[in-house]
Parts: sequence; C-alpha cells; structure tokens
Amino acid sequence: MISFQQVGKTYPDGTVAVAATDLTADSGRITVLVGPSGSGKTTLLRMVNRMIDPTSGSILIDGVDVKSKPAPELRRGIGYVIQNAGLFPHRTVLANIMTVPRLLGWSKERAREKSMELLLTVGLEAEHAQRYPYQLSGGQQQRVGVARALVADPPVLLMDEPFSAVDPVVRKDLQTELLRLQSELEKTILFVTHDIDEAILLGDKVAVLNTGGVLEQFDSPSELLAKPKNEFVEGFLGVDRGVRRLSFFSSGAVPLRPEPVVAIDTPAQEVLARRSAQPWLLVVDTERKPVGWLLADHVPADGDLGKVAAGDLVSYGHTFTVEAESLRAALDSAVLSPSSRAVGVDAHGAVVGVASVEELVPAIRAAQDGSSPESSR
Ligand SMILES: Nc1ncnc2c1ncn2[C@@H]1O[C@H](COP(=O)(O)OP(=O)(O)OP(=O)(O)O)[C@@H](O)[C@H]1O
Repeated sequence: MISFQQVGKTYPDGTVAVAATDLTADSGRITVLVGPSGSGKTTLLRMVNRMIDPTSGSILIDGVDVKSKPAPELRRGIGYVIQNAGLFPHRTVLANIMTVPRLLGWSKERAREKSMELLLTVGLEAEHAQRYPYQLSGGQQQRVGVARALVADPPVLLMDEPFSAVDPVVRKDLQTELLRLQSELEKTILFVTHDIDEAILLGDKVAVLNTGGVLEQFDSPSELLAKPKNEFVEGFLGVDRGVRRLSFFSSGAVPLRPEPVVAIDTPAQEVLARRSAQPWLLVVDTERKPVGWLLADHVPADGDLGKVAAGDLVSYGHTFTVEAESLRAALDSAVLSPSSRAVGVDAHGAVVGVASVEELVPAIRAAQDGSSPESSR
C-alpha cells in the first residue's frame, strides 16, 4: 500500500505542483492519477521513488517512509515505466530488460533466463530479444519497457503516461495486456494519464486532480461516473456518464426470451406459431449461432425457413455474451439491432435469447439505483 499523507510540493520558483494531498493506493490494485496538464500527476508519482522530494508530508510504502531508505535501495522495489519506453537505444531488447537484474547482481544466466521469460510474458517473441529498440514498433517498445520494469519482480510499479505515444489501436492492446498481466501479478500500480477513458478502464480507484495539484475526487470508476463531486469532475468525465457506467454491471440480470428464436430446422408448424406472437424472429443455425433477423411478415406462408430469401434476413449487428459482458454491451447490441433487440449468446456463441430495449430498462434501472456494481470492469 502506498500512502500519501499531507504530501505537498512547491517548486523553488513558487509553483504549487501538489497541494497537501492524502491518498492511499491499495496493494495489488491499480490506482490512476488523472487530470489536465500541469495538475501535478507526474510530480506526485515521482515523489514515490524519490526522483522528486516533497516539500511537506510523507509517503509510506507498506508503512515504511520512503525517506528511511537510500534512494537506490528504495528504487529496487519499484518498477518505473515512462512514455516512449525510455529504452537504451544502443542495447538490444534483451540487454535492456536485463539491466536491473544485472544491477542487482544476478548472474548472467539467471538474468537472461528471467528476462526472456518476461519478454514472452508481455506478448513479445523470442526473436525480438536480439533486436535494437529502433527495430521495434512503438507498441513493442512499450512492452519492452513494461518487461524491464517487471523483471526484478518489484511489488510496486509506477507508470507515467506509458501508452500515450502509441496509436489508439495499439493503445487498446497495451491496456488489455496490462489488465491481463495485473490479474496474474497483482502489483501495486500507480498509473498516470490525462485520458479519463484510460483511467476508467484501468483504475480500481481513480484520483482526479485539478490545476495546482488539488485532489478533487478519489473513488472507484463506477462511483466517479455515478456521483461526480463537483462541476470540474463532471466536466472532466465528459458526456455519456450514465451509459459508460453500465460497463461495470454484468449482463446476467438481462431477461432473455427464447421464444423469438427459431432454428433453420425448426418444424414449420412451430415457426408459424412463433410468427403470430412476434414482430421479429431471430433465425439461428443448427448450432444456435445467429444468422439474421426476419420480419414476421417475411416468414414464408408454409413456415418453411428454407424458402426465406437471403435478402429478407437482416444482419443482427452484434451479440453480447451473457454474464461475461456488461449491460452496456447488451444495450449496444439492442441499439444497433434492426429489430431493437439485443441478442444474448453463451460462451460458445450460441444464442440464449433476446431482449428488446424496453426489456433492458429494469436491469438498467436496477444498476443505476444499485450502490455497488456487480463486476469490477
Ligand atoms: N522543476 C520544476 N520547476 C518548476 N515548476 C515545475 C517543475 N516541474 C514541474 N513544474 C510545474 O509543476 C506543475 C505540475 O507539473 P507536473 O509535471 O507534475 O504535472 P502533470 O499533471 O504531470 O502534467 P502533464 O500531464 O503535462 O505531464 C506544472 O505547473 C509544472 O509547470
């Protein structure tokens, strides 16, 4: 646990970068510092590994004041990842990752073995080991930066805008990868970003900072979206708060109806019976994978689905995986569907049932009224 106690930083020229701040970053969790440019995020982060000294207050890691250890010793227990990775350009990828273990006095074999392991862990391949940083893409370089920070297995990881310099697609990959890694490693991560969407995706807790290093709110992403404390936080969160918050609730509560679902081989009589009760039928194949929506009026008079013209089947947009995906995914599935119905599937992609936008409303209301989300992300 990293505990900031009345920590403040005023630079010699009088700039207040961080106002007296109390903040606790829980062990094994990702705590995100987010805020506009100049709100003191980097200053706060760098005070943890003593690259910057606070002018007031103290910082404790697991109850121990960071000032009580020599800085080099302190930093051995703290991984540090920065924008553009900060790799040594004249060293190979492997040599870059091996830097810290070698400084720690590990044998060459042990350092090499562990570094190769980390290289693979962060999603790179063995063949990347002997390349130089300039021979990698920006996203790959960033992965090397993460591997280098993690190789000595530090309990604490400081990440300062690590994914800001890569394009949105690669950025999404890196974010997903970080969440996957974190679910295994459970590091205490302090993550700086100016991107509120990144903060909400990655953070177990999010600290919203304002100019002058003022901590405006410190809450879980779901709480932030539900109850921004003031206009600054509300403005910073941007639009779609309500819909975005639905991503923290499981779709397990969505009532799914199987009646509008007909298989290619459903007997004609049954198809006709279903048709009379539903404006739309969802046609599925023999494995119950969705094929398309069919307006009840376009069901052949004899109920034989084999006679349906291909042009009468309308694309279903996208499905959502029941439980595993969120209420937001379910709502999106309904909104994008030509029938205004969401299609819920199981882990194998087989249709469980469908729900109209109206039928989603009670689950959405329950989520908005509920005090705590069912899923963390
Ligand atoms: N060495 C310094 N001397 C004086 N002022 C500084 C110094 N370093 C940073 N500052 C100021 O302190 C404030 C906070 O800077 P900091 O880099 O911590 O903000 P930030 O939120 O990380 O910003 P960004 O998102 O732009 O990186 C800014 O006003 C900055 O200009």
